[in-house]
Amino acid sequence: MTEPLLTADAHLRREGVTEGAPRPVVDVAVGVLIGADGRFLLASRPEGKVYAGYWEFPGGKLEAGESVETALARELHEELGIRVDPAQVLRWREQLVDYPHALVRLHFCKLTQWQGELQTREGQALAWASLPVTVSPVLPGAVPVLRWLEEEAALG
Ligand SMILES: Nc1nc2c([nH]c(=O)n2[C@H]2C[C@H](O)[C@@H](COP(=O)(O)OP(=O)(O)OP(=O)(O)O)O2)c(=O)[nH]1
Repeated sequence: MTEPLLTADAHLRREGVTEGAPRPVVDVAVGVLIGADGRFLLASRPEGKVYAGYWEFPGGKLEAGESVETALARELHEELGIRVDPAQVLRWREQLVDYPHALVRLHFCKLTQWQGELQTREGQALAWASLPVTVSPVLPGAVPVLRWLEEEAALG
């Protein structure tokens, strides 16, 4: 099944990109960490990254040869200092997002178990959030997750 395509910031001109040229897809593993009280973890993107200061779910790009699960465990350790067993990573949804800087395929995973205390190893801010979220701005590619969480909450 082809995942839906979300076009972010379509009004921005893509510098140096020829319209119609095929773009490589960058795979990204993203963790929706859900605490015992049902809140979920959001992190602000650190300085120096595209969309710095925007709120997102923690995660990052897959490295060569990695699965989504192992990439997510590595990223969560690098960013937050927690240990995650790849076997506890539950694949949830996929979303393609067409940004001016890259075409990314987001592999959203749910996680309810991890070891260790959260640390902010990359200078990012963290927030345990519930719906509706009060932090802003939210990264365009993270917005659909809020809708999916809302839909799930409505189903009970
Ligand atoms: N982590 C994360 N990335 C997201 C989300 N939504 C979304 O569109 N993205 C996009 C933004 C980036 O284009 C890409 C993630 O790339 P990144 O630059 O944060 O990844 P990374 O940590 O591996 O970065 P680096 O090592 O290259 O600095 O995915 C989200 O909720 N969480």
